[in-house]
Amino acid sequence: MTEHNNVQTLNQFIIERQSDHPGAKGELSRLLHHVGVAAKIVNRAVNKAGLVDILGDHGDQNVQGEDQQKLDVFADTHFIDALRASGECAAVASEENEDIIIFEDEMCKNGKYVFCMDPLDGSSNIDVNVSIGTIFSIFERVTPRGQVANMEDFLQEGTKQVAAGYVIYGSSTMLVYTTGNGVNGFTLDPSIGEFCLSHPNIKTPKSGTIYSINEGNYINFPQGVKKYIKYCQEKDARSKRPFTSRYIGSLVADFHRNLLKGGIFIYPQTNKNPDGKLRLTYECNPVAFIAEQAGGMATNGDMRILEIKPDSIHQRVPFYTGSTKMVQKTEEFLHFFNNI
Ligand SMILES: O=P(O)(O)OC[C@H]1O[C@](O)(COP(=O)(O)O)[C@@H](O)[C@@H]1O
Ligand SMILES: [Mg+2]
Ligand SMILES: [Mg+2]
Repeated sequence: MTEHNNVQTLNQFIIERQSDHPGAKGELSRLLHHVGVAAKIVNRAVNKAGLVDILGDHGDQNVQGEDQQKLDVFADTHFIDALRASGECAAVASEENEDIIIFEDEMCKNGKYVFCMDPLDGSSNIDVNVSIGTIFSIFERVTPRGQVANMEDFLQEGTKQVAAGYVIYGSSTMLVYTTGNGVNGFTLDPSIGEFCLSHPNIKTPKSGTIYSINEGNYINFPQGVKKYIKYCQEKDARSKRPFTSRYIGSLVADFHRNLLKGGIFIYPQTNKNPDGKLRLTYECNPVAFIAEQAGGMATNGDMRILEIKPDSIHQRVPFYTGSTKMVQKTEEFLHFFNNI
């Protein structure tokens, strides 16, 4: 196995790319650096999860009515601590907290950014050693620096994101992010404890042969989605169908696979969840920013996810994302069957 000596670490890359943003003073760089620090702390716990008391229920429920896992709370706590320590973040919205967490100390009150996060994505897979992740989205605040941040700072369209990304705790641990100039992936090298550039300038294929959806909810799906699944399963050599069904049940892992190989991830509205299951501000917006920056697409079946103006930090939306031609085909089916 050859090790690459001229690897670029995340910190080197962040500083080098600072020049992409005229007038940058390093605030976003410091914030991204602290995201990397928190990801390493969570990664260390995930890697030895069975050996430390971090598996299983935490005993409380979050605002979504879901049983919080110990690792949900561990990740939430450590990301919040790292964001506060950065001094660049004025407040945080998290899946694990009903309200926004406002940092009151002077340094953070003067912070330029706010942070939305799903500290631990794929919670149903934590105890069974299947890939899980962290998802994040960063906005420049709209309230004046020096004042305490408020909800207004978080209810911005996804098009206003200054950075977004995810960490995948899988067979290797990767951090994938964008600041609006393409998508880059970094793999954690445990021997040096650094994220190193391994996937520069990720581009997703315009079309693919993988579809990812929880077919266990099939009877509750809109007609258009049911028809699209049938379309994926029909034989047609010209369009390489039947496609392959792959579903891990962790958004980060399902999206990451399809991003690299080409494919579509769908979590539609269902009779049970008329607005879908996934949350706009800390799951769909950041993933959508990555998808678009990699040449893919992300919609609610009708409009760009990034153009939806959130009305609450825990708002749910139907989610269709991945290779452009596959998302467009799904929208055709949804419109044809008037599901939109
Ligand atoms: O079990 P289901 O209904 O298919 O839902 C799986 C989806 O729910 C999620 O687990 C929700 O995220 P959290 O684990 O962060 O709550 C996604 O990662 C995943 O895509
Ligand atoms: Mg999630
Ligand atoms: Mg979560």
